[in-house]
Amino acid sequence: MNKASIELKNVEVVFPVYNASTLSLKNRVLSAVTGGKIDRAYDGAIIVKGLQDINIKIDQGERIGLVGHNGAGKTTLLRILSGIYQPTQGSANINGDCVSLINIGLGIDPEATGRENILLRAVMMGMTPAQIKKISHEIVEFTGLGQFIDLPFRTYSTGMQLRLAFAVSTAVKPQILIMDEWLSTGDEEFRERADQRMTEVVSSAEILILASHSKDLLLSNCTRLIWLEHGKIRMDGDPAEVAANYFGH
Ligand SMILES: Nc1ncnc2c1ncn2[C@@H]1O[C@H](COP(=O)(O)OP(=O)(O)OP(=O)(O)O)[C@@H](O)[C@H]1O
Repeated sequence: MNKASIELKNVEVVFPVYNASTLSLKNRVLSAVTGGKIDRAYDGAIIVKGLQDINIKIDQGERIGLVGHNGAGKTTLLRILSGIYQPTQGSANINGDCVSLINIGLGIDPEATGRENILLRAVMMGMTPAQIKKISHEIVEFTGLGQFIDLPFRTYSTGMQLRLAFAVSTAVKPQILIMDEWLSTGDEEFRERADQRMTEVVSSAEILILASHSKDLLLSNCTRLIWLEHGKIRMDGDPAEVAANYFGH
């Protein structure tokens, strides 16, 4: 298996915004703390630059924390890294299998049973039938849902739904792991097991990308911090140094 690595070169992501053509852009000074850069395209349409001039090289073993105010571009960057978005300019080279724990409930079919949802998700994650067979029993056990596993997902309580989504999403140990916030779900009994499982998945990943607003979480998990501001990299380097500048203490 090849080593995991990521290289983004001059990445830009632009969102066209429809029905906003009356917006006055006379004053282009960015006074707001939040958001990407609002601009006009060549044809006069309004666009939001979610990311601009992003150059990042990430090697095996790195644990990257992403910080930035609301709208700074963290989610957009995580989506580029997970292959959900393609850059509108520049290139994104992502080597290694990648699992994103953003929106773990996405893709779950409420009409299907818990067991069927496990299969659906496993297929979506690109697993082979042999791999699915191997891990599905373990996932069922981990959820602790008992006979509910064969009832439709829509009949589950919120906590039960989270148990299922969490168990499925963390069942594989990817080379590249992408997360926003630390997943911690369920009641006390489940949370303990969930935390242990998260620690295992995180420590076995060759590359971790974690977007968070929690200084403690970032400092205890990351070897490098990237600070995004208005869609650009403001600072990239030592966690303590970047955190001191971003959090201001
Ligand atoms: N689908 C979209 N259409 C238009 N603009 C978008 C879209 N998605 C993101 N943006 C814009 O891109 C910029 C970056 O958004 P993004 O969601 O990446 O920020 P973020 O750092 O994750 O913010 P938060 O901390 O609030 O989640 C924002 O200005 C946002 O308005």
